Amino acid sequence: MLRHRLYITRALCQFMACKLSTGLFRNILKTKHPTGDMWYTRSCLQSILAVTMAPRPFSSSQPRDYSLPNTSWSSEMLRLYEHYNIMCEVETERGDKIKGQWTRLPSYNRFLKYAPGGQYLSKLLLAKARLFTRNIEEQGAGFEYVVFENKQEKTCVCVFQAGHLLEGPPGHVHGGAIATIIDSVTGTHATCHSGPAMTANLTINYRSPIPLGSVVLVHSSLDKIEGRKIFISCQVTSSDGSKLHTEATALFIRLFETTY
Ligand SMILES: CCCCCCCCCCCCCCCC(=O)SCCNC(=O)CCNC(=O)[C@H](O)C(C)(C)COP(=O)(O)OP(=O)(O)OC[C@H]1O[C@@H](n2cnc3c(N)ncnc32)[C@H](O)[C@@H]1OP(=O)(O)O
Repeated sequence: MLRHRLYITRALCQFMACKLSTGLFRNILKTKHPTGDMWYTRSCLQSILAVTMAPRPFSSSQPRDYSLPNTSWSSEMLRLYEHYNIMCEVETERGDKIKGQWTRLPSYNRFLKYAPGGQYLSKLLLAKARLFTRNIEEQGAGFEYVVFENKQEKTCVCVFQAGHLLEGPPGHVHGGAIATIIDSVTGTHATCHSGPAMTANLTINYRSPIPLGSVVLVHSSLDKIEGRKIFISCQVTSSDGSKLHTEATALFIRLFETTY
């Protein structure tokens, strides 16, 4: 209840701040900017507000992190998790622990719904909504995955174990489930890099079927950014990298003007 009140207060603050940016501060800003260009000063302020007040997609204050190992994870899943997790922290010569090149991303915390146009979802929807990939209660039955990001290399890697509810062709993963994990990983990558973004285009080539229950790697690479457009390519391979299962390209459109 208190949490909901906080969300509403935050939304009201955001609304008031936007109003202030276009009203109360109008004259001050106009005189301060050398060109006196009202549109410019207004969009600057709105960009600052977007960065400071837009919902942060990842938060440590969430109730449960679905990206941590659970009893359904196979030994291969745990091995790959450890492989990347160990690179999230490195030891210096003096024995201090410092942040490594990789970061484990906790599962997405939808603490505030934000849709293009600034419309918040109703309370009813807010209470019931769950991220599609995290909506199966039984551990191991659906999408078990963890995403690691390497900011320097502009890549993400997802370790994905496909559960029995994702069956398509007998004994293999459904193409829609593969598309879902690709969209989720590339979408997470785009969001981490540039802030909230939505999929505009997703093109997939299925090269070889993924056995149900197996563990695969989903590699996401940020190819280029043009304005609000974020181009990402993706490959799904076997856990040892020897077999290519799926290839994809994705286009995401950033919802806000500025980057994080
Ligand atoms: C909601 C936030 C959550 C944040 C927290 C995230 C947490 C992280 C974990 C979640 C991970 C899951 C990730 C799932 C991600 C989805 O599944 S999103 C759901 C599926 N996608 C949709 O429903 C999107 C529907 N489409 C739309 O809403 C709008 O078309 C869009 C994509 C927002 C773009 O609309 P717009 O902002 O009006 O942009 P517009 O001016 O039309 O186009 C901008 C540029 O993009 C180009 N463009 C637009 N569409 C296309 C296209 N299809 N093909 C080629 N070019 C295009 C335009 O030509 C234009 O190019 P330039 O002229 O600038 O060169």
